[in-house]
Amino acid sequence: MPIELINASFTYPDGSPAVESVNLTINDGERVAIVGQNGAGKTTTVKMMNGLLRPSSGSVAVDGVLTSARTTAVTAKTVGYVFQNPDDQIFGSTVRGELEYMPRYHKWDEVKREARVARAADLTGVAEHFDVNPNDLPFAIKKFVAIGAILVGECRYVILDEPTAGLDSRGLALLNRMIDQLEAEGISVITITHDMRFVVESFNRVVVMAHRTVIADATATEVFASDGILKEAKLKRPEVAQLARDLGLSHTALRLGDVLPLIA
Ligand SMILES: Nc1ncnc2c1ncn2[C@@H]1O[C@H](COP(=O)(O)OP(=O)(O)OP(=O)(O)O)[C@@H](O)[C@H]1O
Repeated sequence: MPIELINASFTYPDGSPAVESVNLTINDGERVAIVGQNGAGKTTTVKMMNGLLRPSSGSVAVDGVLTSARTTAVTAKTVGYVFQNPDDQIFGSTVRGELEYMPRYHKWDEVKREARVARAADLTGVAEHFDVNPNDLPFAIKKFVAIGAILVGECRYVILDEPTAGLDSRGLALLNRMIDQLEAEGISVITITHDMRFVVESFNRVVVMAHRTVIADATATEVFASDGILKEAKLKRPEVAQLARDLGLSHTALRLGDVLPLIA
């Protein structure tokens, strides 16, 4: 069952409209990147998906149930949201404590708790830091702790807000391995990102937001082939894709792997 936004709009209490008439369906097991300039409405849109915000008008449904009819805690069991800044999310005094927070809150038995914590730690590579205070860890590892704390739960959709910010190539490889693993388990991954290289390397479906709404929902190839979409959303092609165009090699190549055969 999908997440379905129908004409979903959101206005903050101070009267600022943040999202206007978004229509979007995310299906089970999909990988979706949401891109667009600062202030385009991406974070507000995903917060509506997991019930942190409820639409001011229109509707948001998860598995056919309106988020407005559920508490945030219930919607968040199905749709997990990892904050952009781990410091906004993490409050445990050890990594283990952070990962065990949700199982203890839901009073899971020890066997289930241990199994879910071990799985989340394995996916995010944080087991070796179990006894460390998250605040003493480098930012990149803290990000994985924040992801792990959400993956402990049994959500079927995971939203990652700017996951590549602050990651080195090792962190990026770990992130991609984790996303592949989640996909293999049938869990949807929805990512907000400004990192166009990450988009083309790791996502096929791309939702483009500009001026508070969705202006395109297409494959990465279609989005990055369209000067109109890129201009309206003020987005840049990944360097490799732009170079392939400039050299007259291809209008659709996005990754190094697409371009190399053309010059071999
Ligand atoms: N708490 C808030 N109160 C009032 N206005 C807000 C609040 N949060 C966001 N906004 C406004 O809503 C609009 C959309 O913001 P949102 O954070 O959803 O965009 P975004 O695309 O996620 O941007 P970014 O890439 O910077 O995270 C912006 O104009 C922003 O200033």
